[in-house]
Amino acid sequence: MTHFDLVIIGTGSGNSILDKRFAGWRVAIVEKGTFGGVCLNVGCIPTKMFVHTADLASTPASAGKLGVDLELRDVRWAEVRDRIFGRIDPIARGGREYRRTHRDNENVTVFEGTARFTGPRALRVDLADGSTADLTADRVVIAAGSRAVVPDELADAPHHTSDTVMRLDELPRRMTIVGTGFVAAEFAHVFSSFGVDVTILGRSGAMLRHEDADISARFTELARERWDLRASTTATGARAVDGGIRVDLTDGTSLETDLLLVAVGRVPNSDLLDLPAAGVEVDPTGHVVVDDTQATTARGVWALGDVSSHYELKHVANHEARVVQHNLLHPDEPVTADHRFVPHAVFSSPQVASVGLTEEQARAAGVRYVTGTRDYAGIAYGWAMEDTTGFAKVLADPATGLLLGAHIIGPQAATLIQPLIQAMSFGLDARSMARGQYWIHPSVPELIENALLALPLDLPLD
Ligand SMILES: Cc1cc2nc3c(=O)[nH]c(=O)nc-3n(C[C@H](O)[C@H](O)[C@H](O)COP(=O)(O)OP(=O)(O)OC[C@H]3O[C@@H](n4cnc5c(N)ncnc54)[C@H](O)[C@@H]3O)c2cc1C
Ligand SMILES: NC(=O)c1ccc[n+]([C@@H]2O[C@H](COP(=O)([O-])OP(=O)(O)OC[C@H]3O[C@@H](n4cnc5c(N)ncnc54)[C@H](O)[C@@H]3O)[C@@H](O)[C@H]2O)c1
Repeated sequence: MTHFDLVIIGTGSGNSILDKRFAGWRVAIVEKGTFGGVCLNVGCIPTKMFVHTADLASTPASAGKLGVDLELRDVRWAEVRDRIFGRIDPIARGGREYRRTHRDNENVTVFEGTARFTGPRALRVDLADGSTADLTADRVVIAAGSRAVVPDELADAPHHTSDTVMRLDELPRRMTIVGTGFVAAEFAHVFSSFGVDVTILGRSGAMLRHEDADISARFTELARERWDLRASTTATGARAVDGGIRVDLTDGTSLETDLLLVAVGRVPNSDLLDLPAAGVEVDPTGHVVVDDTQATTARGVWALGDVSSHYELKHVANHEARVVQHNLLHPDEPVTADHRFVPHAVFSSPQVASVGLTEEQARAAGVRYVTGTRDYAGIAYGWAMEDTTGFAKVLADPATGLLLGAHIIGPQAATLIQPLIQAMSFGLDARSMARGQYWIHPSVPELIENALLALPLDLPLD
């Protein structure tokens, strides 16, 4: 039994907690998989590197309407894949070596294996070499993340998840994606831009159905033009057949494909941890219950990121890691996590970005709101791009002009939303935001200025 001041489970966002201020602490960090976690190895970073490449590959398809004829001659898949992972894999290896061997980490012991609790702040690690290590600690941070779900009916079928699909040996001719959320929207864009025929299966009738209904409807309409979208037909099973995979569908038919990508959501890794032994409670979806300081229900145990957060977003995990870091270092002056205005973006084509309440949520909550919507087609740079489908929609309190939500679908949505997140975070009202600063003309952010001015506020226009 080895005792530590601090044990951290998971090297994704959990790894960022340690800095020089922990130099005097005896720390253990436990990792069962690839050092660096999901975002670095199989999540945000590689997907966006593929998305950027896909944006380039899909340019010829939209250039013709501007009078420029481009041609996509080839996608050198193996080269794209190796460029991306040739950059990522050394970072994961370097991060592991740094923690294991660098003199900055003389106080840190890396345990490579799967941790589970055996009692309050007591853990057993099943190490990769088959042995076990028993640890106790004054404090434990659970940063164990989440994993992709594969429904029972597809578990035995030949399939990929986001963990594996980015490392294919070669591009398939046809790909069927089960799911209509973030992962489906991003990979459909990536692989179809590279020339793969994409079919998407869903059960909710729409893509990105958690977005504001206007955004989801527009994305679904555009998805239908680009992919074989069957938003109300999903898979009941699948099996290998000569020359491919046969997928049986809920409407009684079947389709043939070359690759099946399952993208139906993620579950927290809390079930691997024997949390009852530690007195750590989980909610009905298996997320670790935390208070606003990220403390769990067990004394001396904190949690952060996907294992406890329903947002399942890296910027949320990073924020929570900073909160936990502070609260470990300054237990008498704890800070709280700020989950008021958590944004997200879907890096598909078109991009989608959102912060705050959707119109449906505002209505359900009974808050008074007005909306302002403006099309890219209504601003000068939108003309330059000949965009006919994108728009920004903002929601505000009509009495104060304070923003309640913002939703954008179209080019650079993930970038365009940032000033709106800033306005909401710092309490800047829509009128002051629109009229209290210059907006570079003719630039894409004029879309935001115009959406803000379209809000029918109770306040007089002066
Ligand atoms: C395809 C994809 C694309 C994404 N794109 C984005 C994006 O663009 N933007 C964004 O904000 N978010 C994105 N996300 C979500 C983002 O990756 C996650 O929210 C984030 O990585 C969660 O970080 P974490 O530290 O909570 O968990 P993780 O990074 O998953 O780290 C947890 C670590 O704990 C280890 N572990 C688990 N259980 C144990 C155990 N019992 N013992 C030892 N080790 C254990 C795991 O092996 C893992 O390495 C994406 C996710 C996916 C799947
Ligand atoms: N850009 C980003 O920030 C980004 C990108 C990728 C992933 N992520 C994170 O990863 C998480 C997982 O993404 P995801 O796309 O797997 O999940 P998701 O929750 O976004 O979408 C899954 C979808 O699959 C549908 N579904 C569930 N079971 C199904 C079935 N049997 N058949 C057909 N459809 C089914 C659900 O209705 C849902 O719409 C997300 O919650 C997100 O936070 C973020």
